[in-house]
Amino acid sequence: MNSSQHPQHRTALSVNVNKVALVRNTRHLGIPSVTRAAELCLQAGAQGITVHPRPDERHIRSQDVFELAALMKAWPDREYNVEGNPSQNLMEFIRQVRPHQATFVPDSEDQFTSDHGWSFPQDAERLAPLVAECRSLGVRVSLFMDPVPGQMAAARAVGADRVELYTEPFAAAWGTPQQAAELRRYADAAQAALDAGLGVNAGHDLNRDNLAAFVREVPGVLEVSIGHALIADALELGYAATVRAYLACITAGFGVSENS
Ligand SMILES: CC(=O)[C@@H](O)[C@H](O)COP(=O)(O)O
Ligand SMILES: NCC(=O)COP(=O)(O)O
Repeated sequence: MNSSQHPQHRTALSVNVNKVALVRNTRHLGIPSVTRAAELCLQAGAQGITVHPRPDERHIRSQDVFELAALMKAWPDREYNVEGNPSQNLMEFIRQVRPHQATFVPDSEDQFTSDHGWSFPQDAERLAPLVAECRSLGVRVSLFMDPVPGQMAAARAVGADRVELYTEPFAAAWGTPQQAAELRRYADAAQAALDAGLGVNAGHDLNRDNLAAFVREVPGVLEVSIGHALIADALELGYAATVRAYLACITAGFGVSENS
């Protein structure tokens, strides 16, 4: 099964604006503006905005999380996704902001960037009550996961609505002899998630080169969250042209399959 066999389903693009905040934080001038960046991306057609407010506030700060929440109220058909470790600062944001989606990520306090997903059964007992609290607040929960089919039923068992497949290994294999095998690995993991009753998101190092193939070959991808490459592209192309280029990649992925 691949995306081209499900023309009614299309992957949403959630723009991660962490890196806009990273540049902003190098001065005390408030530029570039994180909310303005988000607004321009939404105007260009992005279906959502993602932030990952790390405890050290190296990029997204508390105030950004709240200002973006206020902005998103003016875009009721778009989604706000807040990522983080629920054992650190994430739950307080979720309680106060109630975004559409909370993505639980098992990062340490000082982690350079996300580099692995949750592990079951080890993490189950800790996560289950936090997942339940989010859901009681009306917040969908997605768990950041490595592409391991055997882990998906356990993710469902702790009450998650979705998983976000950690795509850095796929991105690293792009253009190498491992590319096809990596795509199959993610397709198998996504299928296992779907079979377990989970929705499938994906993110980390997705870009304009690898995105179309990913959404074409990996079944049922509901959302991709993309930050680093997209914001880098926006420095050259501008937010609007960049968002349109990524949406075109998704559209291309939902075009005629190379196999059909
Ligand atoms: C969960 C995930 O993959 C993203 O949060 C990504 O790690 C972005 O975080 P940084 O922008 O801090 O690298
Ligand atoms: N959840 C992944 C994300 O939000 C963005 O990751 P990246 O594109 O900055 O690697």
